[in-house]
Amino acid sequence: MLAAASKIRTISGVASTTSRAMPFFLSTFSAPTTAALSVPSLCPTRQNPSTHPRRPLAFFAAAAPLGVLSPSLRRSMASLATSTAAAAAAEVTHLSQRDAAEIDEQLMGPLGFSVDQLMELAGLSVAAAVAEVYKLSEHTRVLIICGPGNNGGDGLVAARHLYHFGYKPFVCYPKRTSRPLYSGLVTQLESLDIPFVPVEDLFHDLAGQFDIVIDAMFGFSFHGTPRPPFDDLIQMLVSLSVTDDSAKRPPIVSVDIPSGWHVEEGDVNGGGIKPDMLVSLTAPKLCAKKFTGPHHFLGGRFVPPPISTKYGLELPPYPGTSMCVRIGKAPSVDISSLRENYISPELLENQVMSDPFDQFRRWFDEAVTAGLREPNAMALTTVNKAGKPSSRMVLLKGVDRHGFVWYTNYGSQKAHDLSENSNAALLFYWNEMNRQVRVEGLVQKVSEEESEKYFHSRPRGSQLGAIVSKQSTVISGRDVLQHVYKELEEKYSDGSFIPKPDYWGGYRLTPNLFEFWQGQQSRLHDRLQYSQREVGASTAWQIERLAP
Ligand SMILES: NC(=O)C1=CN([C@@H]2O[C@H](COP(=O)(O)OP(=O)(O)OC[C@H]3O[C@@H](n4cnc5c(N)ncnc54)[C@H](O)[C@@H]3O)[C@@H](O)[C@H]2O)[C@@H](O)CC1
Ligand SMILES: [K+]
Repeated sequence: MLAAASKIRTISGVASTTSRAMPFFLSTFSAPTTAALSVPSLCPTRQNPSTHPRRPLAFFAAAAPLGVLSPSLRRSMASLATSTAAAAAAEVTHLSQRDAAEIDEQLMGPLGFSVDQLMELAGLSVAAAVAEVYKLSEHTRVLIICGPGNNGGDGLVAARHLYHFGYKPFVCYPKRTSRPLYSGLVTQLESLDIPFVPVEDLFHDLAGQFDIVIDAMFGFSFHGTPRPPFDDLIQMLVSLSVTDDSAKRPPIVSVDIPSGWHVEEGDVNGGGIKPDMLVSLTAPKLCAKKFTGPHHFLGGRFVPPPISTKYGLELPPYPGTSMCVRIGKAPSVDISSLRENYISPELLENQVMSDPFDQFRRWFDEAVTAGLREPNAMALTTVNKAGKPSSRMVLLKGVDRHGFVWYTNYGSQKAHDLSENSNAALLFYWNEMNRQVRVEGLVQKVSEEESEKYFHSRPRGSQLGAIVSKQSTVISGRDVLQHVYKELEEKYSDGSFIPKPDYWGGYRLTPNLFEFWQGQQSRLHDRLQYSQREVGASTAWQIERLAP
């Protein structure tokens, strides 16, 4: 048993502040606001796991002022990170009970951690993992059953974070200790008006009262058989998992160890809790090998190299700024069942700007402020003279009342299509905000002068890249590009002027149609279309609502 009481307590902040630079210039409009947001991300990014994450997705903090929830960001980004992690985590180290306790002692001894620091990070990981799997829109009421030791402390911390994420936590904490760490955690929960539920109240309609049950009763210091009242509480969770239809009962999430399981052998007699989700902390314990539920996560992103080296820890890397990472395969998904129930502010005719460029700019600014990754990414669809369409993503590099500008290789397929048919369509999809903008119009090349100016504003590496790539032509391998790139790098190593190749430049789409789409509940989406109409000698924009 670990002497938690003797350890020093200092709560460490875990928020990180990040600012994003404006991704492109807008020629007429002023530069959009730079988002400077701080929240430890729940949402894994597409970045390679690194201790220096490049692009945090600080969506929660940013979305609130816009009144837009992010039901899909966590899921979509999570699934990407999930597959990366699943591949990376083929072999994960599992700790014995003794090693787990020893690591705990080293962290809080020579490695300088305090118990409340580790508990804060552990509890945050649990809350982050729960939020990643169980969406707030479907799971609101969370019961956290806390035991007498640090596992229970993790539960108290998780309750607080879940409250701040928007969940409604209830805590059952039957064996309180008077130690300041724990009484402080209780006071924090009381200040949030989080109800403490007596054990007796739980034996009546547990499934009807809660949407998630978190088992934070015992962790790696558990021995023997559970004593009251935890014996009954564990039995209650056992009955919950075996007797009820899984679709109708709250999922059970175990913190570090399914309570009552042998820390190394697992559910020895087969009559223990069968959690739907396990959040292993620091590293999975041996019993986690016996976990068969659909969601296994790792949390506790604080393991320093001396521990990893000493114990030869093989652990999946944490994606981006995430506090948790999935271990093993994600459960398979029925694609036809994937659907979001969008919750958005209404998009009404009398609220939108009369000019679609202004409306675009308003939404674009909001996408930037919300910290979306590459809000200037747009799908460009071109059509050749035979009527064959093709689409690809490009980056918007400027927009004003003359149109939407992007740059490319004039030998590419899109350029070929555009030379035959100047009609094209752009599509912006800001998934996290349930928004889409369609823009259609005619395309022409920007002036050489404009292309020159933009070309020389790019980093030198991108300038060389534009010269190297004869876009859309078949090449024998990647080395072809690397070889030419290297040659050019040497040629221009003195920092001299890199001339823009003739075959590289910009296009401008001048819109004749815009459509602003805002996803709404029950598929009753808002669609406002702006089309051009003749008014005397000039044209004006007419706004019409389209059926979703
Ligand atoms: N690196 C780490 O080691 C970290 C550990 N953390 C958490 O700390 C846990 C370990 O905490 P502790 O060592 O405090 O131990 P536990 O929380 O596993 O349990 C210890 C408590 O349970 C009681 N207990 C043990 N067996 C019992 C039984 N049969 N019936 C009734 N009561 C019993 C003990 O008297 C003690 O009060 C981990 O599993 C994890 O959840 C995290 O807070 C932070 C990081
Ligand atoms: K537990």
